[in-house]
Amino acid sequence: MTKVAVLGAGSWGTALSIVLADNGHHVRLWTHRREQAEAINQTHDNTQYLDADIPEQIKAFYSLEKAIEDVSAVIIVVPTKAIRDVCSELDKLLRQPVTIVHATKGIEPGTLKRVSQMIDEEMTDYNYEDVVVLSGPSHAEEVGKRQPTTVTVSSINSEKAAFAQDLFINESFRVYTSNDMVGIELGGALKNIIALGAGISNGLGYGDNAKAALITRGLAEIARLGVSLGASPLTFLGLPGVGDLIVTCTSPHSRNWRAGNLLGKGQKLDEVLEQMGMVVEGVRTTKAAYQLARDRQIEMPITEGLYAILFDDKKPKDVVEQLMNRNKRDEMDDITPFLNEHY
Ligand SMILES: NC(=O)C1=CN([C@@H]2O[C@H](COP(=O)(O)OP(=O)(O)OC[C@H]3O[C@@H](n4cnc5c(N)ncnc54)[C@H](OP(=O)(O)O)[C@@H]3O)[C@@H](O)[C@H]2O)C=CC1
Ligand SMILES: O=C(CO)COP(=O)(O)O
Repeated sequence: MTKVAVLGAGSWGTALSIVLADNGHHVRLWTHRREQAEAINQTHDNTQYLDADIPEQIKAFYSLEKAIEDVSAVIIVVPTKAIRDVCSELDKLLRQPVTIVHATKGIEPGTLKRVSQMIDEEMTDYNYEDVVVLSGPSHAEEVGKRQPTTVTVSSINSEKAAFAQDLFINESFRVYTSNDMVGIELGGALKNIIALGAGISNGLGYGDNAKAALITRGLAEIARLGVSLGASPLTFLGLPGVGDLIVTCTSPHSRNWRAGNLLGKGQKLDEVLEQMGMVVEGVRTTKAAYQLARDRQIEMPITEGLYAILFDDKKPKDVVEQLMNRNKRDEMDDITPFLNEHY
């Protein structure tokens, strides 16, 4: 059995800790709030974030130094905006070699870096090739109830990916491997933009036709940007691509969908984020993807529309009208060039 530290005691960190505890591992769940660590250890729940019983073998820690002492694996599950701070602290305190797995879905605005690249920059002895990403259609609410869930792990170092697969896999949590780390990270991050859009569409009163359109045309633009950044197009047909798009664009569990729904109903972004109480990664990722698309001259009309709603105060209805009235085109126009390039 492996000693594992999970950094980040939000909904996803708690759910992943439950998977690890079910597999017999000794789990230390680290939080940066002392009172939360004490409450988890006393009550064995974390109701602010997840409606689930927390098994006894999960111990919550406030001291990062104690949480990572002697562990063989560190699972990083804080929001993208906290990755640098947590990793630079981790770098100072870590005394033994570990496998680092991250399950965070975002791209950093400004630097336009993926999470594995941010970890690489903050940690002296770990470069992005050693880091493993875990991603896929996996709402914490269902994982915490041990409902069937499938995810993918990926690393440039295939031994590390196989280690992570063994660490997490069980009868209700099936873990695949992939060698396309870039695609896996981008799929997980970029789907949050489209999920915001699907929520907005619902808030505006639109139905399943609009949702299906957002998922499929969203997939096309995610794949376009992803391929331009070195991902395989096939990855976007897998769990961390279309799989995660479906789950986040169709489920009220999704924080991004819920935030979008409130925006579609006319609330302001600040009010929405205040009442969510959990991270809505799609907001910052929209900023990053918008910049990436501009820099690389990739057409991403849905992302541009989301950017206009979130940061330029454009009305959601006007954005829908604009998207529906773009120039006529062949559906495959923007898909065939990269397929031809790859096959
Ligand atoms: N929830 C889900 O179903 C899934 C989430 N993810 C991804 O996992 C990541 C985390 O999301 P999720 O668990 O939902 O987020 P939550 O908002 O539920 O929890 C975030 C946690 O991180 C903590 N945190 C924030 N900043 C820091 C910091 N500087 N140092 C230490 N801890 C910090 C928060 O603490 P505090 O309580 O003080 O705010 C909170 O405990 C995101 O990238 C998300 O996209 C991926 C798959 C599924
Ligand atoms: O990534 C997720 C499910 O796979 C969770 O999405 P939300 O952050 O929108 O809840």
